Parts: sequence; C-alpha cells; structure tokens
Amino acid sequence: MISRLLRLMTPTQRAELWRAIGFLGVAAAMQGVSFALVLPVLRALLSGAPADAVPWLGILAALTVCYAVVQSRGVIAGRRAGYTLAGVLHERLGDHVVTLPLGWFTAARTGTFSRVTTQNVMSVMGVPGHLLEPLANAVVTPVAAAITLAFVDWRIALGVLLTGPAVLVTYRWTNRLVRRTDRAVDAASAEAGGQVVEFARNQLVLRAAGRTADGFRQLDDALVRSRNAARRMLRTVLPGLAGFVLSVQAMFTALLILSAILLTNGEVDVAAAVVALVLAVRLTEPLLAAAELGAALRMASVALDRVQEVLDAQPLPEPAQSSALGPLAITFDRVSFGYDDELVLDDVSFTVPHGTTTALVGASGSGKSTAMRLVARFFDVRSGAVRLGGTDVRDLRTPDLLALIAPVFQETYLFDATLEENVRLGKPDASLAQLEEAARRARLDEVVTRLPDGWHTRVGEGGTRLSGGERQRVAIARALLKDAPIVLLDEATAALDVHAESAVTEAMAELSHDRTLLVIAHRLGTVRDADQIVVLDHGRVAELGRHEELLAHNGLYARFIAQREHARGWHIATRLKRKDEPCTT
Ligand SMILES: Nc1ncnc2c1ncn2[C@@H]1O[C@H](COP(=O)(O)OP(=O)(O)OP(=O)(O)O)[C@@H](O)[C@H]1O
Repeated sequence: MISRLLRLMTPTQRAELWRAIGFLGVAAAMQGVSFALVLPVLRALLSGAPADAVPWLGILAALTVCYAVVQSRGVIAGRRAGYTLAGVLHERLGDHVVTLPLGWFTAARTGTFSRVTTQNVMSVMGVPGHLLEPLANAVVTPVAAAITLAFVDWRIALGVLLTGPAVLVTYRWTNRLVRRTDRAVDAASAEAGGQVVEFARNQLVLRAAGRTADGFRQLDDALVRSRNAARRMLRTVLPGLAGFVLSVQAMFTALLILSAILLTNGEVDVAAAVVALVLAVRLTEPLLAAAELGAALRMASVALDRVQEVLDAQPLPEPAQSSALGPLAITFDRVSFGYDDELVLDDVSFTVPHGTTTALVGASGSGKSTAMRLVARFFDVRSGAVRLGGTDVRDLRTPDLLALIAPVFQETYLFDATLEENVRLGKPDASLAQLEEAARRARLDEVVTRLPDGWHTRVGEGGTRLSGGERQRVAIARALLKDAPIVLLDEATAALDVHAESAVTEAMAELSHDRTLLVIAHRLGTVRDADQIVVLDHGRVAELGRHEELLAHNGLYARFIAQREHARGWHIATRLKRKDEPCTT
C-alpha cells in the first residue's frame, strides 16, 4: 500500500512521507526500549537500594521526553503527508480527466468520479494521516519489545519467536479472506448508492407511475444485494478474526506460563518476570489493534484502486501540433461507429459546406446525437473520418478543435453563478458591449431586463431559476459570444410557449449567419430553411437533399413530414436517457 502511494508522489512528496515513516518508526522503537529500562529500576527497588534506581529513572525520563518529541513530529509529518497526498491525487485526477475524451463523461461515470474525488481520496489520505502511527506501533513496538525481551531472558524471547509466526500466519489468512469479500461488498454498496441517487433524481417519473420506494425493484434488489454481500463478508471473516484474537491471546498465555515456571524454578528474579509480563502485554496490545487497522488499510487499498481506475482511463491520442485547416466545412467520410459491438453509424457520408446549415433528421435512436458527438470528438470513429476544413478531427489538438466549435445542446447546463458569468463562459474576456450585443442577438436582453438584479442575478444550480426557453437563449448567447465558426445545435424538443419559441427561433437564425451549422432539427421551420437535410435511418444516410426535393422524392422524409403535420410533433422520444450516455451539456 505504502509503495503504491509512493509511486504516485513526486520525490519531494516522497521525502515527506519517508520522514513521517522514519519518525514514527523511531518513536515506536523507543517505546519498546523504554519498557526494558523498567528492569534495572525494578531490580534496584527490590534489592533494597532505591538510590541505584535514580540514574535509570533519569534515562527513562530522557527517553520518554525524546519519544514525545519524535512521536509528535512523526504525527505532524504524517498529517502533512496526508494533505499532500490528497492534493497530489486531486491534481493528478484533475489533470487526467481533462485529457479524457468527452465521451468518457457519462452520467454514471461523473457520479462515480465525484465519489472518487471525495470519499476515496479521503480514505487514501487517511493512510499517512491517521493509520501510519498505529501501524508503526503495531509493527515496530512488538519487534522492539521482543528484541528487548532477549536481553531480559533469552528463553522468554525464544517463546515469542516460536509463537510469533502462528500469529502472523492467522493474520495473513484473515487478510486474504477479507480481501476476497471486500471488493464484492464495495461493488454492491456502490451499486446500491447509485440506485438511491437514481431513485431520488427520478422521483417525478416514479411517482407519476405510482412507484414508491417499495415499488422500485432495482433499488430494493440493489439494497438486498448490498446487505447479502456484507453478511457474506461477516460469515467469511469471523472465523479468521476469532482465530487471530485467539492466537494472540494464546501467545500471551504461553509467555505468562513460561515466566511463572522460570520464576518458580528460581531461574529469573521477580523483576525480570514482571518486565517480561509488561513486555508481553505491550506485544499483544498493538497486535490486536492491527486487526482493526487491517480493515482500514484494506478500505484504503480499495479506494486507491478506484482512484487508479480513473487514472488508467486512456485519453484519445493527440497530435503534437494541429494540422492546417481549409474553409470550415464538416465532412463525414464513410464514418462507421458503435458504442459496443453494434454499429450506430454505418458508412455515413455527407458534407456540411462552409457557412451553410445542414439539418439532421431521423427517428429516435437513428444516430443523430452520435453523429454530432463525433464532430466534437467525444469518441473516435471505428472507420472512415470526420473532417473539419479538410482535416481529420484526430489531427487536431483538443483545445484547437473545441475552439472551432460552439455547442448548443438541449437542456443547457448553467452553473450556479450570475447570468453574466454563465454567458461569459463563451468568451471570458469579452467586453460589456460584446456581452450585450450577444444577449440582444440571442433575445436574452428581455430576460436580463426582467430579472431582479439583471446581469448579476444568480441563476441557481443548473439554471433552475430560468425557464427552458431562457436557458436555451443563454446557450445561444454563449455561442454567439464565442463566435466559433462551427455550431452544433440540438434543437429543444420541449414545448415552448409561443413567445419563447419565436424568441428561440430568431436567436437561432442569428447563430446560423456566416457559420457552418449542423443542427438536429425538431421544428419544421428549421428543416424547411436548411440548405441541406440528411435523413438518418438506423445509422445510415437514407436521404439527402433540400426540403422540396425530399418531399418530391416521397420517401422517408415525406412520411416524417406527413406524420409531423398529423401529430404536430416531430417525434416522441420513446427512450429515457441511458445512464452510460455522455453528458452533452
Ligand atoms: N453512450 C452510449 N452507450 C451505448 N449506446 C449508446 C450511447 N449513446 C447512445 N447509444 C445508442 O446509440 C443509438 C443512437 O443513439 P443517438 O442518441 O445517437 O440517437 P438519436 O437519433 O440522437 O436519438 P434521439 O433523437 O432520441 O436523441 C441508440 O440505440 C442509443 O441507445
């Protein structure tokens, strides 16, 4: 465990941890030795010459003072190493996740990631911060006590030497048993935690369906699995733990009997027997504590595994330098892609010429969002290429690629900050005039005027203080402020009131000026006005052309339009967003 921690640290940080280990090790050894000094003190007192005890008492006092100083320095160094370690882990996790592809950030993963950065990092930092001291006491003090015993009486020391391995063997056996079940318990409790969060998040849906906690089978099952895993662990571990405690107690009893026999036979004096017993107690106490310590260490080890899993996630390969770009058209060149074995996009080819608008339409699940994600390189294609300005997105460095793109996805996420800060995300150094111009063009100015503190109004976590239409206008204002040449737009499917709808439509019209726009279209007006429509059907391009052409063709698109006019809704999404689907906002 310690060596795994050391591997994660820089040489300076390692030195800090070594310092803590050194101080605490020396302090624990001093404690062991100080027990030996009780022997001459006792002998002097029992021999009727108490004055002879004074120098030994002096040495004992000096050693105790040294112990206190070294011990406290070790504790402080350990705490410091713990905080350093937490900093190192946060930094490494932070540095690493920004290199991971956007597709890595699914809802489930971001949930796990928050557990990793809080609970798991805390647990790992506890190793140098809180466990190092009892660990040193558990390992070094008994060893020092045993060595000291050899000076008191070699036969008692031999007794320790003979019984010690039995204790060690049972300890290792218990550890192995627990480790086998620990992972299962951790996985089951993580699953149950995830289900509880999902249950809380989806209260509206569940209540509307008349499903209370009792009726939510997945949650019930996960809780039962978690409980069963914990029970199984207890059943597996209890014999080991009992065996360990028993072996430690047996060792203590053996030493007790041995000392009594030696004393009765006159082979050791009373002082030596008393010291042997004190040392035996000091030997067994930390060993018993080690059983609990083992559990804490194992938890930290599982937590470190979780941290390591995130650190081991592979970033997409990046070029050292971005290749040059031509006019910013978006080209799908025989693109195939699938999240797993099944292809979601199959040999898709089309081009969005520079400065034009292409609408993607198709049934739910036909692959529209996936195509959009591939442009922003959430994932790499399986075959073919997605090109921007003639350059494969894989030949662009991520910051260069993302600088070209303004994403306006459904359900825009807003940070719990002021409206101004949220819009400024598009271009942090924008002047007030630029900000207001973007707001005007995104039809956000009327929202700013209406809010109590104008630009300085806080929008609440996730932008809850704004309506759906208002949040979309914030996203459009962000995109206008960023002024990126390529816009990826997923139109809102949620019904907006007439005023909000016309405001959003006007704002989107502003976005399409002089930009290459790929839009997942849900509104009839958007598809009608697009320069080109790509109809996706089960991941393949079924039709491609302008509105009138496709209507005349009387194929899939014409049927969609007929349905649309019939139902006054482009399509009804029939699936819930999957837990493993990337967060697109
Ligand atoms: N992260 C993911 N992991 C696995 N499969 C996914 C993931 N995201 C989407 N899919 C699957 O890929 C297919 C295409 O999904 P996509 O979201 O691209 O379709 P869509 O046309 O945008 O649908 P909608 O209009 O409902 O948003 C679907 O079958 C979907 O279940």
